[in-house]
Amino acid sequence: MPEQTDFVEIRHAQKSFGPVEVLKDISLTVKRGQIVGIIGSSGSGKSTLLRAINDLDPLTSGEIWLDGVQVNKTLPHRQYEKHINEMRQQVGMVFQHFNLFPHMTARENVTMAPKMLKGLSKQEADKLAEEQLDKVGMLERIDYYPSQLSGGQKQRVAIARALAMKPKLMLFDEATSALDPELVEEVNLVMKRLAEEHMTMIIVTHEMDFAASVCDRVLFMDKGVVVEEGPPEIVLKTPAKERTREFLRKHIEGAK
Ligand SMILES: Nc1ncnc2c1ncn2[C@@H]1O[C@H](COP(=O)(O)OP(=O)(O)OP(=O)(O)O)[C@@H](O)[C@H]1O
Repeated sequence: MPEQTDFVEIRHAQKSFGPVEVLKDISLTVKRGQIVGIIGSSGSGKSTLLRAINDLDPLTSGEIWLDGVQVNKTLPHRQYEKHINEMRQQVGMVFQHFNLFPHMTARENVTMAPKMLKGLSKQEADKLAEEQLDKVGMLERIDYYPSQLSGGQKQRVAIARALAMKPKLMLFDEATSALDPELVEEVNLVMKRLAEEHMTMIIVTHEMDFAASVCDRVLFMDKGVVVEEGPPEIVLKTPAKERTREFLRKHIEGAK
């Protein structure tokens, strides 16, 4: 097992969109190699929290740290751009709707960032694309365009694209929600394999069984608050409504 150090730290994250507070004082640490699942009702703030980690949705207040460096630093514009590009290169993100470039083949989707941002030669980038697409079982379709791929295949290419930057952390935002049920498993298998390789991952998902099978810890979110956090076998066994009720009861008692 890799050394267990605090690797991602979210300190008192608070986020408002106008008058609406969508994240309310969330703190969380993820150790290197840990897999944390985030589960919660629609609109509870899961995506916003995930996007805050690489400052795509900047927090209103609070701090995000990755491997000992503060991500959401206040810096003069140019310095911030340089800093955030460096930070984002260390974080792979996979979205619900794949976000592949439609006019590029799988190979080109995977090689674009390593060529542009890391200066890899065509030969080096091609080798990398072959490795990463092989890892997700997509080598045979390396020269296919996204329109020629199924949803599950597109998502596997999207994962290969994120992995090609050799990230320290992978964020998955409902990576299987847009897929037909029969295509979910092939993407889950890729994520399970990454888990076996001890990739640090934060996974927003609606799939309780999947979370239970891969996550070391699960957070249950409701209305911008982490209602419960712990091992999946504990967090996932209580029905959502009961958890929310229990949380509110504790808060009301605490306020008395
Ligand atoms: N850019 C934005 N501007 C205004 N409000 C926003 C914005 N992004 C998100 N919100 C609001 O913030 C709240 C939390 O949204 P978020 O997408 O984080 O929830 P979620 O838990 O990921 O939901 P879902 O499971 O439906 O994806 C919602 O009420 C949403 O409408």
